[in-house]
Amino acid sequence: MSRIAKIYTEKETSLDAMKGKRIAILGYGSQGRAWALNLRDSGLNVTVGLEREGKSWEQAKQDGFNPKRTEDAVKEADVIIFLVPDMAQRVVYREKVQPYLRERMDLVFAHGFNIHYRLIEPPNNVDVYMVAPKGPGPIVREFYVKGGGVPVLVAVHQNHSNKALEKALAIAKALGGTRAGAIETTFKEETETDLIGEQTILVGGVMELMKAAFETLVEMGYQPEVAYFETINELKMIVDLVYDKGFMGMLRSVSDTAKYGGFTVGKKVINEETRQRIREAAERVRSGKFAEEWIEEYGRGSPVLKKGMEDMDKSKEEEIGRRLKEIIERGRPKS
Ligand SMILES: NC(=O)c1ccc[n+]([C@@H]2O[C@H](COP(=O)([O-])OP(=O)(O)OC[C@H]3O[C@@H](n4cnc5c(N)ncnc54)[C@H](O)[C@@H]3O)[C@@H](O)[C@H]2O)c1
Ligand SMILES: CC(C)(O)[C@@H](O)C(=O)O
Ligand SMILES: [Mg+2]
Ligand SMILES: [Mg+2]
Repeated sequence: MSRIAKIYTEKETSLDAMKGKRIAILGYGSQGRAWALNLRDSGLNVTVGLEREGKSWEQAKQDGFNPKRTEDAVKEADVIIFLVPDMAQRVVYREKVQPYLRERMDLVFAHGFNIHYRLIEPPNNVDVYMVAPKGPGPIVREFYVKGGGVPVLVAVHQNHSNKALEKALAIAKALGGTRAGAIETTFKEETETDLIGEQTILVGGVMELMKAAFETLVEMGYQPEVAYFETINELKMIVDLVYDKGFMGMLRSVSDTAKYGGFTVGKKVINEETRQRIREAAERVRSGKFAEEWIEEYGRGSPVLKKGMEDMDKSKEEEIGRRLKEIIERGRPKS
């Protein structure tokens, strides 16, 4: 039997371990902006560190921060939070963090990639820990502003101070994470499950399933607008029902016809072969092969990633989605 995970909530956690600490957030993108705003709103002392002036710099200024060059933010900080892209973290660490590392500094990650795959190997006189939100950056901010929070995973890799977990939980609390819950894990478990999840379901699996259903319906001569509402737009409503009320809640909200069709046909579409593909994807992550491939792709200027973005931007799904945007927006609840 698997052991029961330790989950920390609001009342078991405190901001004390972060009080008086100077926190440098490196990067002001999806997570960086959410973390900087949430931590500041929670009363912590935050500086934003960026490589150069540009879009992120302007956004940070607009949000009331006074961004600094990465090395200047690092020099003045006690706690360094890595919120630049995973592939950029190694160079930022080597060139802008390592030269200024002092004993008792903290290195904090939102995903374990660089530590788990040993792209960054910090000296053992600093703390290394992680607070990994289980949701996209803009949602981390939106939930916090509305009084909620996205659940987070916390993990400690190096505990020089003996207080690393307390500090991770203080950051988790400031981020809003403990309003839901902070689950204790390891860098290995977070890194592997996060990669497996985003590849096989959250990003890869869901996107391909929607595309496959949409494109098949269109190929069969159905109107693309009807296909879009059926296979892409309504998915949010079904997933929201699962989110709010579990699978049973969702099933109770759909017709018996949908339940019967779903139980019998779903297993034919997502079958043993699909499960085997999930296992293979998980093995590629566990063996480090995916990391190797991604590092190599990044080294070549990310051609596959760039082409994926270009193709999707030009796709029929996006064309129809843009055309229906007005209707979808009009129908959205207003509060
Ligand atoms: N995106 C998410 O919702 C999400 C969720 C959980 C964890 N994470 C983790 O959070 C971390 C940050 O991811 P993100 O998606 O927020 O990043 P992002 O791509 O949104 O980061 C963009 C920021 O990094 C800066 N940046 C871009 N390239 C850079 C470079 N080469 N050198 C220095 N700075 C650079 C940009 O100026 C910008 O401020 C990653 O470890 C990621 O795995 C992300
Ligand atoms: C938001 C996700 C997919 O959960 C995150 O893991 C990421 O890498 O962006
Ligand atoms: Mg991820
Ligand atoms: Mg994730």
